[in-house]
Amino acid sequence: MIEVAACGLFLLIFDAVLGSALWASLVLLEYPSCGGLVGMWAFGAIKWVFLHVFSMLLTDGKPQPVLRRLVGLLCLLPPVFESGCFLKASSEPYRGPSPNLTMLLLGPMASSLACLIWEKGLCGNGKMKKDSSKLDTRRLLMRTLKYFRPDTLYLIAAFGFLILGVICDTFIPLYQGNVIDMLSGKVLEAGFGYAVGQLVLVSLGSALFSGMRGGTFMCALARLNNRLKHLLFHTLLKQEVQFFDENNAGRLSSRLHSDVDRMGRTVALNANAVVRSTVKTFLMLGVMLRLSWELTVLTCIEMPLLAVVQNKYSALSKELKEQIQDCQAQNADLASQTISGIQTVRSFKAEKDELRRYQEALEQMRIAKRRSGIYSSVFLLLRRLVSLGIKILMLLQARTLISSGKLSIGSLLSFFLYQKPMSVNLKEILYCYGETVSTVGVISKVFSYLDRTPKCKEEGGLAPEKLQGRIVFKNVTFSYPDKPALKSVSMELQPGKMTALVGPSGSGKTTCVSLLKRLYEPQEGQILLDGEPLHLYKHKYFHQKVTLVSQNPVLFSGSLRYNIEYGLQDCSIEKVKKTANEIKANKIISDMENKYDTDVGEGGGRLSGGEKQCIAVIRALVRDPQVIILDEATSKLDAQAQHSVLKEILASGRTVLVVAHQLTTVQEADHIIFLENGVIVEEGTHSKLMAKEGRYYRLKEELFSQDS
Ligand SMILES: Nc1ncnc2c1ncn2[C@@H]1O[C@H](COP(=O)(O)OP(=O)(O)OP(=O)(O)O)[C@@H](O)[C@H]1O
Repeated sequence: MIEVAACGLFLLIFDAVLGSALWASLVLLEYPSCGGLVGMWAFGAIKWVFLHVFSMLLTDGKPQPVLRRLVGLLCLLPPVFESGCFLKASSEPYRGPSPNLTMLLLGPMASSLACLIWEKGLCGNGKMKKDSSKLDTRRLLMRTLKYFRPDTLYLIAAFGFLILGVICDTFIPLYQGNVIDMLSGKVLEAGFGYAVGQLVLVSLGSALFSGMRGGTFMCALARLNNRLKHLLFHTLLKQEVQFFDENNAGRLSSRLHSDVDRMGRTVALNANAVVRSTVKTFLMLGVMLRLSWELTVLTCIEMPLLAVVQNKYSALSKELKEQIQDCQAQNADLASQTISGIQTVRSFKAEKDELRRYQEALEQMRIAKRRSGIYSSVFLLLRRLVSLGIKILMLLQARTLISSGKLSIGSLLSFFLYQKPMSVNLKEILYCYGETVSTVGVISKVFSYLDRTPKCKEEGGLAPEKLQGRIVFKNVTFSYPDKPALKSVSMELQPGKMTALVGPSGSGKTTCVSLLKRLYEPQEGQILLDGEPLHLYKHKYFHQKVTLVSQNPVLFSGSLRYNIEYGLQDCSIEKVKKTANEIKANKIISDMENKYDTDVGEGGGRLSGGEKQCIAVIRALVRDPQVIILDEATSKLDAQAQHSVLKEILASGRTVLVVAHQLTTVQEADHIIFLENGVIVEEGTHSKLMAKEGRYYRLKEELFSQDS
């Protein structure tokens, strides 16, 4: 920063030297002028070459953009100023620039001021610039626009209507001025009816095309939102389970709904508004310049002033908007967690605590919104003050023009009719710019999810007709992001045998099951199914052949049948009934009011724990699995039902893995593996384990039963 300032200072000094040299030579050679306007522009061009080379020397060939801008302004401002003087002095002969100290200082001062406003006002502060470059705003916006490709026809139609509407809009004030001028003259002038007809025609055109533009844009936007949400949801569904551990459901749902909506809305509506306002601005500027260039210049002065104010506001509001968005996601998450866990909340009488937590989250959002409200009102005040100041100057200038006969009342009225929408257009462009910049954060977050490559291995192609179901864990080591869970675990699950994984809470049993179901990938070691690594099997085939029934199975709201057939395309009701018969669950289902069409409620809330477990076992068995994992899956069934389930499961030579806390609950198991702190500490048959160090295990079991 200091280096840039120093280089800028040297450039200003060099510019002053060049300017002084020019004036000194003119004085010495007794020339009254430097060759008029042409001379000024030529001197500007020569000065640019010198200053540019000088700036290259100062910065080792890489002058910063701000220095380039300064050089440009130093060379451009004096000839532009002289050109303005030439145009203004059209009635008197133009004498050309004359040497004086004011002129020598004015150029460098105005250039430095313009650079300063540009750097501090229009480009925002250093932090914002850094952010913007990091997020690469333009790249993100262009990428968002690319998603509109399938809606090209809609967009062409929308922009077509937009331009037609804008053209009609632009001519309304002009025709209004014409009509008023005619009214103030001869009322029954022959062209009066024609002028009124023109006014009516452009007004109708404006209304019709604006309506069609809005409708077509909304259609394109709805289609984009649909596509983006579908794509994002698809990408999210492909992510590994660890991703969902790290990103809570509330935040993901907020990205999927509000962020995608906001992203499409901002880009589409802002593109619409910017194009509309830009075309309108240029058309209006042309008409306004024709009416009065003095008043037009005053109108244009408002723009950079408003830009500076708007820019500061955008930088501040961007930060706040992100904060409010995070608060919203957090609030939604908190409320949905409390509502879905209302039974737990009630049983612990934690309503007050939950209310307090929610109140605290709401309070955070209120503070952020209050700050946003204060910024917005200060911004509005400044904007109004700037507009008011300019308006007063314009009225003074208009009085002079009318009294000198350069402007008619009708033209002044037309001008004012243009001036208001003109500044609205400029404000709209600035607002869209600010809004787009503040949405860049949201867009980049959505894209970061869209671009995320799941950390899962690619799907294999194995789907053998015959599967034995032999599972081998080979030195498997696994850690969660913040915690090691399994250390070099090796075990074998035999087909037709029931293996039990026993151990205290947190010993790593569920982790083994999750790895076997490929919800996570081991960091070291391998898990083999019939000698092949799990990831080599086809995804769908693998999950049909290796099924899991957990202690608290997840059911979706819908009928029993829907839950049992979940994810299967060709499952007949006969097969479902047969499976239910085999595990003796037909009585449970036939007792229900609508049998297989009974609605289980949200999360299976209308069923008892045992009923849910029964449905989950049927759901697993209709898939004809070869490996079945029961993670305390029958803990809520009565002894007889448990026996029927185990008998059926073992009958067809399947590999069965049972997870339990206590040795006493896995007496039927052929092989027991005892896990502790993620390490296998003992294995063998039930009787062997009970006999071996019996006292040790009995003591442990007493401890576990107290835990559970
Ligand atoms: N998603 C997770 N993120 C981080 N750590 C986890 C996660 N799931 C489990 N852990 C940790 O990993 C270790 C093993 O957990 P695991 O659920 O496998 O134990 P477990 O034997 O099944 O316990 P329980 O019998 O209580 O179900 C524990 O210390 C647990 O805190």
